[in-house]
Amino acid sequence: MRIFEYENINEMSFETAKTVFNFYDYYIRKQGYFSLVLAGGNTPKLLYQILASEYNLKINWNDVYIFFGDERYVDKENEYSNYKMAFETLISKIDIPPKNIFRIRTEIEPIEKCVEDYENQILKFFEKKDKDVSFDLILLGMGNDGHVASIFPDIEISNNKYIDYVIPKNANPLVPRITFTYNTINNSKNVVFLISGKEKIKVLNEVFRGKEYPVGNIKPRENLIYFISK
Ligand SMILES: O=C1O[C@H](COP(=O)(O)O)[C@@H](O)[C@H](O)[C@H]1O
Repeated sequence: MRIFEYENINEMSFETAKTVFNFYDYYIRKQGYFSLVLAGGNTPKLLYQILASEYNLKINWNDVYIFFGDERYVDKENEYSNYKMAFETLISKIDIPPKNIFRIRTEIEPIEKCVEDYENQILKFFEKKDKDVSFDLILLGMGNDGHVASIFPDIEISNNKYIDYVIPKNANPLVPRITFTYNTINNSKNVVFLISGKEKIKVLNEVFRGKEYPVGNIKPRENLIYFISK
């Protein structure tokens, strides 16, 4: 585990962008493509803008496959949609083929079918690559309650599946969510956390002292990196 601390979200986002680029570069040389899972919420917005500007021309987006670690079960045009945020800050600004974007199709009802659809998209992607489901890099945020992706404290999540849905008791926005399971996250090669703000740092310190929160259960196969800012 590696922890990097910064004075502000600006510095943190620039340094995280460098790390994302380094992972991209490593996997392109190694296997010719890079599977990247995006976090939702507010914290990664600046990182995505930096990737879409400073790194736009350094990255061959044809070789990048973008997934989402979780989604709020709302329309893709809804202000709370993680896809909408990623589209506005990153996807709409880069030259990436639509087939490289693996969106959680929240228009599919009921939510169980939406989960199934996303799981199938993921299975097919890795089947075509003749690989087990193991993402190269998962970006994750953390809520003030220690939730990661949409795995919340005190809410059961399946460990036999790749994707599950939850009906949170407390969340903002309080809507059903589709999420990667621990299984999927911990089978990935690398996880990079982006954590910003006093309240979250307090939670993280509690985790490091042994208190149970979802964030504490994240243990990918290769690298676990925390980028933290005040
Ligand atoms: O609801 C969510 O929250 C977390 C943290 O978001 P932030 O706004 O505090 O950065 C986020 O990682 C997750 O993707 C999102 O759905």
